[in-house]
Amino acid sequence: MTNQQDILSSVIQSVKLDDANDTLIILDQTLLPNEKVFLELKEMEDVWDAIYYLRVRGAPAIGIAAGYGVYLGTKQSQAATYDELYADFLKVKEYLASSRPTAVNLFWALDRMDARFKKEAGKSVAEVKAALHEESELIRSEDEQICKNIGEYALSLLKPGMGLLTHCNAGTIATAKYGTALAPMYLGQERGYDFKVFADETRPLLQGARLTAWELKEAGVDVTLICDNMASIVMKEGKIQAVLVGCDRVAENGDTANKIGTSGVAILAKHYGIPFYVCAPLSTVDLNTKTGDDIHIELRPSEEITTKFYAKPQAPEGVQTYNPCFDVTDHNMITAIITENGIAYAPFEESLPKMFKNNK
Ligand SMILES: CSC[C@@H](O)[C@@H](O)C(=O)COP(=O)(O)O
Repeated sequence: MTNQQDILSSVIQSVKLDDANDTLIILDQTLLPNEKVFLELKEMEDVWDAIYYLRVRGAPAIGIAAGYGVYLGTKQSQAATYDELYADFLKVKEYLASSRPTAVNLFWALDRMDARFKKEAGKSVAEVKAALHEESELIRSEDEQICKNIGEYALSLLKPGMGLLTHCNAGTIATAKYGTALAPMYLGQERGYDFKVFADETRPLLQGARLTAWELKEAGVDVTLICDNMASIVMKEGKIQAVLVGCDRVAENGDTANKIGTSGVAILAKHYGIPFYVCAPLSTVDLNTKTGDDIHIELRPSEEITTKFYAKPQAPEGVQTYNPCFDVTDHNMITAIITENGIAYAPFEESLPKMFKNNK
């Protein structure tokens, strides 16, 4: 326990509201690590674009952006009564819900804003707008403590000096702060755990290379970037003692959707006898989705595979592509699901609902 300090105290906030100007400020994650550009979003269309084009990404950050987006969109309504405002609110909600299908945090945040709207029944238009503002801010601020709790629970499963593998980016910029899968790495760094982190580059959009390697390196964490197809060799060579990943939706039986390639990593981990941990805020656990078969997997444009991030195309023009953005890791591959309220083990259909019961 050396170096007790908040290494993220000066971290960039990737999604925040500029209260004075009612503007959503997001760090454009598509430009990292080369440029740190902040975008100022005022219109709900800008928020939709930012989510769809992955300028803001990662399940919790998408939820936070959606909460702010629904507030900003509704605020512009000229409605004179509560009912008229609700009609406008529902249009904004439906519109933002169409931006990305897999991360359940998007829908969770929109439903939470809806519940708050209904709680304000009978109030004036101005009061309801103020309540939406407050709720969107709560979604962001609560996420910080949620991620820290996940980090503490995850850290309790790890030992100093371990080699850790992660896929995609479940880090501080994918959340309000700390991240989910990266939270124990930051807390471990503060406490002298000396983890050796291996980051899969995460094709096709390189969230591991551009974002995870970048943010861990900035924080001084020992991080080594590998190509996705190198995960097997680093496991075989004994460099990895645990795999930690984030998630976009966890079904009731524990099946977990996360960035494409995650299920392959889980299968490899099982083969080599390495624990595979999913770090999941309860906003990502969807008990209404029974199994992974019920999860809608987003398909994305082919240029993400063929041309994006390359100076020249790296595939023949017009070649057919298949670009599923996420895959589902079977619950049998998962050692534990780490939430802010505790660690869930199989059978997940029994342990996951109990995590919600711990909610105050
Ligand atoms: C804490 S973020 C968890 C997940 O959202 C993350 O691992 C992931 O798959 C993100 O995918 P992306 O397409 O970049 O939004």
